[in-house]
Amino acid sequence: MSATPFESLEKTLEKHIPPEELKEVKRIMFGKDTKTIELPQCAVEAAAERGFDLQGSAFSASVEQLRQPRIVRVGLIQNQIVLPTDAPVIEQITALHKRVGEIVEVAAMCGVNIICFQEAWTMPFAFCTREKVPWTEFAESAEEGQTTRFCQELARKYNVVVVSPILERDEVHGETLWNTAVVISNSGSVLGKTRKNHIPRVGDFNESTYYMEGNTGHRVFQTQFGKIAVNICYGRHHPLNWFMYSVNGAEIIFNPSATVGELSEPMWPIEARNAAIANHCFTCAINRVGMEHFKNEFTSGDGKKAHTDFGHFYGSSYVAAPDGSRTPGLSRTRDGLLVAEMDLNLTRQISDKWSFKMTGRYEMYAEELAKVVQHDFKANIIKE
Ligand SMILES: NC(=O)NCCC(=O)O
Repeated sequence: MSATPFESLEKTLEKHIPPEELKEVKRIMFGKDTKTIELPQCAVEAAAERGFDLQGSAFSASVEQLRQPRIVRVGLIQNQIVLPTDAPVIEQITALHKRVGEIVEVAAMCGVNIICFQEAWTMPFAFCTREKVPWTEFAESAEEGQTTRFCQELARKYNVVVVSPILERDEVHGETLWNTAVVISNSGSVLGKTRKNHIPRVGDFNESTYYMEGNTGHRVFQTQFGKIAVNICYGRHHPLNWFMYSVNGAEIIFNPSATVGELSEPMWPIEARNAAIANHCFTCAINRVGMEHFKNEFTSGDGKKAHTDFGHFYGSSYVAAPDGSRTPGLSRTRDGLLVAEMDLNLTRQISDKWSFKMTGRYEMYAEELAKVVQHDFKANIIKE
């Protein structure tokens, strides 16, 4: 890393490209411009005082004759861990509750309806270590754990739907651990939970040591503000995963993540955005920020020297729309709240324009895939 941290791609483009060319560069790279939304002064001041970035963008949609606009504001929170990774477990959890709680308060000032936190937000991303202790102690009940109770209070207090991705301990099924997002309705009740379907086995992401592949399928949650789904982190590399949430009717798919620069940063701006385009829905990609250091060295069988950190979590959270436009990303280095306003009517408008679902030929793929998964499948290659 250079002495001046590389804050974001957008800031660098703005600094170096002349304004008339910048417009074209942005149009081609980011799609139709999003509007900056004016956020209340009290929110701007609170964010500055509390040391996090606050950004607001709005997507545009056409006015329809027969339907009223369905305007929703979503909030994406990215943050560093607060305490060192060897602080007592309960202190780490409480400190993160406090930090995220103060950001949620600002989101409420900005009129956010649905808020989503980063993957495993109550803990350091310790899955690189392969050590069980104390990390499994961060796992909690999705229905009754202290984090869910904390989120229920936030939901009731601010009339906001909360998407809370945690490490789940499932006592009913032999203490199985899962990587789970709990969805809490704005009424404060737990609407349900959805589990990470695909587990990384790449670099230091040794997550299969800790929890199992999710068994909740591709459920979608009908909230007062729209139909939402959660595709957790590594699931964003799987186009069929996004697709199935969308087939079940998701209008907004959240992608709470934890990923590092060296591994995935060039893929990050493409994957969630492409999913929004391909599935006629909004997608919200959230990544944590900062470096997390662990007491003991670890290796991951990839030839790298033993090390005590994961590398740099690069933040850059953003929202993408079905028309291919996207918001500017949050910073690569700082805590932040991204507020994005969208009219959910845009999903049908773009579907009517591009018709990817209508032209999808799913029966053809269903038939072919049914053959592909057979153990005696033979690839359809014609040879001379
Ligand atoms: N948390 C997680 O699944 N990370 C995997 C790495 C990546 O998908 O970029």
